[in-house]
Amino acid sequence: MWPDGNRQFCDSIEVYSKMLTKIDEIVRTMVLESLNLEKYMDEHMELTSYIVRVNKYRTPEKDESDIGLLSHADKNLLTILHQNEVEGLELENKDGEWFKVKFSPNSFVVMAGETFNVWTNGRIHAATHRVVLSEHKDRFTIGVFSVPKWDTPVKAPEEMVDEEHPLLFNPFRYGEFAMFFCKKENVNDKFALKKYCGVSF
Ligand SMILES: O=C(O)CCC(=O)C(=O)O
Ligand SMILES: [Fe+2]
Repeated sequence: MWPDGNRQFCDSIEVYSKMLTKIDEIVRTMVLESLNLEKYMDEHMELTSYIVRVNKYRTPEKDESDIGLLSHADKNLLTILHQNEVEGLELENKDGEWFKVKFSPNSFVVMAGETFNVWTNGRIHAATHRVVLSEHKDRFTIGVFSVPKWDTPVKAPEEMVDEEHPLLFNPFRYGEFAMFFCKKENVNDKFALKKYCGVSF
């Protein structure tokens, strides 16, 4: 940091490249290794592209709602988030209660999206989350999102399906799903991929 007043900044290029490296490492160690699916790492990398997004949540005006982002689950594979010191992210637990996520400094938060739920045949949960601005300060986050390539079919590996775990989702293409999800009647759906390609029993 330069000694020039109270300015604080982070070198975003460095953060981006760390996050991009991390996201694949996280897939390998936290998901594939824990499910004995290491042999799918190359296939996973083939399937994946990335989006980097910087979000600014400005301080709400008096009388303005403190909701920065409505409750949703991400649709993609995996999301990692890094924030400035201003908290705001909340997660919903199984009982429908919301709790604040505490980011420790220099840490990332990792969340699975609906596509990871489909790919693991329901084993990895896609967390519902939202942003509530309670600190009366501007909040900044950087998100790196791993997203399936538009035309590559997403299909649970055969190891994820057996008598005890019947196939929950039909294979789908993310590009076609994105067109479905953009429609007014689907955009607020809590679990849009279930509606789109869920197997009905
Ligand atoms: O900025 C955050 O803390 C959350 C962002 C988010 O959930 C999203 O971009 O999908
Ligand atoms: Fe999100």
